[in-house]
Amino acid sequence: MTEMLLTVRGLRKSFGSDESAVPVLAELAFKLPAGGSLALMGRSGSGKSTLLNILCGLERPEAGELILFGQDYRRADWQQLRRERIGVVFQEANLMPTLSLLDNVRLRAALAGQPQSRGQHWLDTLDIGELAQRFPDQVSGGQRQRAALAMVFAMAPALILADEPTGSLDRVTADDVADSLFRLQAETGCGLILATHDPELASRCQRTLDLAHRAVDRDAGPPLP
Ligand SMILES: Nc1ncnc2c1ncn2[C@@H]1O[C@H](COP(=O)(O)OP(=O)(O)OP(=O)(O)O)[C@@H](O)[C@H]1O
Repeated sequence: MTEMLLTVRGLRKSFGSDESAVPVLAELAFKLPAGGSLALMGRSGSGKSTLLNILCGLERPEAGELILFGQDYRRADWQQLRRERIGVVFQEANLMPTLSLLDNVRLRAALAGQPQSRGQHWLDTLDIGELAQRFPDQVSGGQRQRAALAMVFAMAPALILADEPTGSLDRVTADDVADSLFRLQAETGCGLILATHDPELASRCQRTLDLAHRAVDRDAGPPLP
């Protein structure tokens, strides 16, 4: 039987309270097998980032089932999961500005209990090995995003959550960074959930979950009687 990294059923999330509550995610259901990849699509405000936040424990759903690595989310040690098993990649690389690229990767590996000695290997793998001693503000946006990927893969995660990981890059650089992400995901066998507006990027995932039709059109007001 295929091992499931993640099983979601009947997931609901609203913001606000009582009558002013605005539903963002409603009755969401999907599964992610080990090593699988899933693209989250949908127009702005459809809940892609909210879902990613729930999947790394930064938001709590108000109802539904979420089984991650075989464990109910209510019993999960989310800090430990984010440190050791769930790698998060944002649109803008989240690097420590006072550390070199190499030290950023080493620190991330150390926090995850992985060997720091592989830091240079991960920078080489992401084709930025020669920039190891530079600081984040001394490299380009694409190079910073490569460093962010090096950090994430250095922690040997079981699951990567990526929120518009190429959204701030030009097309050519975005394609290069995406190539690296998908190549390393396949090589390491981790799962990937990726939120994007880019159909080309989404098509590189095994499956797509379109949140658009689930989003509540808040301009439309309450349903007519
Ligand atoms: N903490 C919060 N409090 C109140 N409303 C929120 C909060 N976080 C998100 N929302 C609302 O929930 C909806 C979904 O937001 P979310 O950021 O998940 O959408 P998205 O699909 O990622 O959008 P985008 O593509 O623009 O990044 C939006 O209407 C947003 O305003």
